[in-house]
Amino acid sequence: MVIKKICCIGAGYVGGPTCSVIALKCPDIEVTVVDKSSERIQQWNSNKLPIYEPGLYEVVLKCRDKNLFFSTNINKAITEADLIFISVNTPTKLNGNGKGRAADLKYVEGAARMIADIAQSNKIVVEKSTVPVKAAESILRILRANHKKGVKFQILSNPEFLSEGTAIDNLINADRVLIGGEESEGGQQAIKELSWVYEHWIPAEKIITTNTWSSELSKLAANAFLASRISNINSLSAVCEATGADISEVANAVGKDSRIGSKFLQASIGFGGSCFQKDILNLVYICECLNLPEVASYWQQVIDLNEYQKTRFTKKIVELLFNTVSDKKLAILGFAFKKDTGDTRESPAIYVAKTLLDEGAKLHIYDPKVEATQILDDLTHPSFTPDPEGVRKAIEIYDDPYQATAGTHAVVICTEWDEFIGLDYEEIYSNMMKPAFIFDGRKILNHDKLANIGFFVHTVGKQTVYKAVNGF
Ligand SMILES: NC(=O)C1=CN([C@@H]2O[C@H](COP(=O)(O)OP(=O)(O)OC[C@H]3O[C@@H](n4cnc5c(N)ncnc54)[C@H](O)[C@@H]3O)[C@@H](O)[C@H]2O)C=CC1
Ligand SMILES: O=C(O)[C@H]1O[C@H](OP(=O)(O)OP(=O)(O)OC[C@H]2O[C@@H](n3ccc(=O)[nH]c3=O)[C@H](O)[C@@H]2O)[C@H](O)[C@@H](O)[C@@H]1O
Repeated sequence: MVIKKICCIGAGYVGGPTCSVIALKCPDIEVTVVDKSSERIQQWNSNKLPIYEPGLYEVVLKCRDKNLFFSTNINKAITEADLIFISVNTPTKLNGNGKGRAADLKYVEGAARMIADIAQSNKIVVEKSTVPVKAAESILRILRANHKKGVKFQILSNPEFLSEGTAIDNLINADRVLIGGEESEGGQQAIKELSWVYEHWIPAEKIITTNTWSSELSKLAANAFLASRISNINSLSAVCEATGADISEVANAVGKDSRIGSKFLQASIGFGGSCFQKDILNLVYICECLNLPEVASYWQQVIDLNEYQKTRFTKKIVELLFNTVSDKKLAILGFAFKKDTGDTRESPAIYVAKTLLDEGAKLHIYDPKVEATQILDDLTHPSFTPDPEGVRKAIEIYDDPYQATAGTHAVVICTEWDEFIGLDYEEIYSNMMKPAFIFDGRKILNHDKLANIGFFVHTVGKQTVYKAVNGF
C-alpha cells in the first residue's frame, strides 16, 4: 500500500505540529487532523492557532486547505485514511488502580474503539501518544476484537520527541525517528510504509526501527534520562548555594566532558511541562508492577528532587522577604513552563504562585504568551484552591512587565523568556518598594549589574548577591 491519506486523532501540541510538518514535507499525502473538541478545530482553522509555537503558523498557512485539514468529521477521516496516528492525551490517572502514577489510557482506548468501529478497509494504526510498554498489545486486542470482516490492522509505535517551543525545528531536523513494529511480515511492511513517509525529509540513517516494546520503552527512557539530568544539576545547585560554588560554572566545567555533554544542565526552579513528571511516574509504576522496586525508587528520586527544588526556591523567597509575604505585592514574570510556548501544564510558576498565595501575598503576573484566562483557570482550579474568589482578589494579570512590577516588593522570574533579559531594570527598580528583591529562578539575568542598581538578588545555585547601597 502507498500511503495517500493520513488521519491524526488529537489536534494538540503533538498532533497539530507533527501533521503540519508531514503535510509540508509530503505534498503527495493528504493529512487530516481530527479532534473531538470543535473549539480546538475551529482555532486550527482560524488565524489564531490554539497553541503558540515558533514557525508553526507559517507552516499551517502554507498547507492548510491544500493537503492539510483540521476537522471534527472523525468518521470521514478514519474511513478514508491509510494510516492513522493516535495522538491523544495520556495523562496521569486521577482515580483507581495506579492513581497518581499510571498513565490513563482511556483516550487511547477511546480512539482505538472509534477506529475499530469506523474502519472498513485495512489500516496502519500508529501510537504517537506516549504510552506504557505493551500498550500496543491492548490497542491491537481492541481492534482485532471489534473489527469488521476482512479489515486488517497493523500497530506501530512511533513516539514523538519534539520539545515545545522548538517543535517545528525538532520535527524538520529530527535527531532520529523511532518506529517499532511487529516482527511479522505485515509488521515489517507497515514499518516500511511509515518510514517512506518520513523519508520525504529525514535521512534514512536517522530512522531507527525496533520491536514495538523497545520503541515504547525508549520514549519513557528518553524523558527519564532528560529529566534526571535536570534533577542532577538541581541537586548540586543546593550545594552551590550553601558553599559559594556557582552552578553555572560547575555545569560548564562538567558539561565540557564530551561523555557528559553540555545540554540539559541548566539549573532551574524545577522542570515543568505536561510530560516529564507523568512519564517518569508511569515508568515508576511499570517498574512496581514488574516487581522491580529498586528500579522504581531510583527513578522516583528524579521526581522527589524536582519537588524539593520547587519548594526550596519558594521557601527562600519568603525567608529573604523577612519571613513574611503577607499582603506584600510580588511580580511573577513568566507563567509558561518554559520560554517560547504558551503552555502552562505543570509549570513551576503555578507551584510558586500557590505557595506565595497561601502565604498571603498579592501577585502581579505577566507572561508574554500565556492568555490571562489560562492563568486565571490554573489558579482558580479546584485542585489549586478551595477559595477561587479569594485567589481572584489576590492576583492581577498584566500585559506589560513594567506595570506588573511597579509598586511590588519583589520580582520573581519563573520562565526564561528572552524579553526579560533586555528589560530596563533601573526603571523597574525605581518604581518598586525598597528594599527591592529579584528572585531569578532561571539564572538569566546579570546579577552583578542588578546588585549595582541596588537590588537584593537571589538566584538558583549561587549565593545571594547584595551590594551595600547608600550605606545600607
Ligand atoms: N506536548 C508535548 O510536547 C509532547 C507530548 N507527547 C505525548 O503526545 C500525546 C499528546 O500530547 P499533547 O498533544 O500535548 O496533548 P493535548 O492534550 O494537547 O492534545 C490531545 C488532544 O486529543 C484530543 N482527543 C482525546 N481523545 C480524543 C478522541 N477520542 N477523539 C478525538 N480527539 C481526542 C483532545 O481533545 C486533545 O485536543 C501524549 O501522550 C503526550 O505524552 C509526546 C512528545 C511531546
Ligand atoms: O515527551 C515530551 O513531552 C517531551 O518532553 C520534553 O520536552 P518539553 O517538556 O516540551 O520541554 P523541555 O525543553 O524538555 O523542558 C521541560 C522542562 O525542563 C526545564 N529544563 C529544561 C532543560 C534544562 O537544562 N533545565 C530545565 O530546568 C524546562 O524549563 C521545562 O520546565 C523533552 O525534551 C522532549 O524530547 C519530549 O518529547
